[in-house]
Amino acid sequence: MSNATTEHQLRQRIATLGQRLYARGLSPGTSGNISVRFDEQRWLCTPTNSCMGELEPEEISLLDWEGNHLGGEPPSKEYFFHLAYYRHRPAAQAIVHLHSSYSSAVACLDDLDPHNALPPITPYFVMRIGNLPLLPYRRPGDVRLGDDIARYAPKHAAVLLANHGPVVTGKTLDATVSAAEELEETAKLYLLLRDKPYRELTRSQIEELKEVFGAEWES
Ligand SMILES: O=C(CO)COP(=O)(O)O
Ligand SMILES: [Zn+2]
Repeated sequence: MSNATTEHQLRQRIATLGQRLYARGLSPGTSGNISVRFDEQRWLCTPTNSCMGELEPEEISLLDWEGNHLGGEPPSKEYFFHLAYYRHRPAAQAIVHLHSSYSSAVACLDDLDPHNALPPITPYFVMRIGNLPLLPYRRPGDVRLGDDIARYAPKHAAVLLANHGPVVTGKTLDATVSAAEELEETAKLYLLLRDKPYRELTRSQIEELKEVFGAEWES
């Protein structure tokens, strides 16, 4: 995140984007969490048990890169998997975890390809998310989720937690929220199409997205 962005501006932006996700019904109740890199020493993460629609900027937790809590309210119980993603994916500037309905419904299907929980049906899914691995079920707050994420982080901008929900990273906080929304729409389309003879993007259509937009997809 640019040094031109102050800590206060970042806190406000997290709260604004939290409101947007909550208003769209993508983080019901107190589910989900958002984090963003601040500087070489610190990062921000939404507090545990907070409602994304009612975040107070100054209550958002400040942590160091060892996971120590420096300020604000106590962080999300999933702070350690955010930390694992940042450690193993230097390009990730922000992380959004949601319990959004359609992505979470897909995460409960029992016939998924664990390497690609969703097929390449739309260009924006391929461009913003890429191959989406399904990680094994763990209870929320289980520290083994950090090890699971560490394994996939270098090659995957997003992962789907089985019977739980998506974790999405991106190059900016705004881009990460947009990508999470895009993932939710693709999951919705997939569930609408699943019992119909739908078309996936072809290999050459995916190659074109890789060339023109730098999409990362392994067929
Ligand atoms: O989504 C959640 C757990 O997976 C919400 O947990 P927190 O309220 O601790 O962030
Ligand atoms: Zn969760």
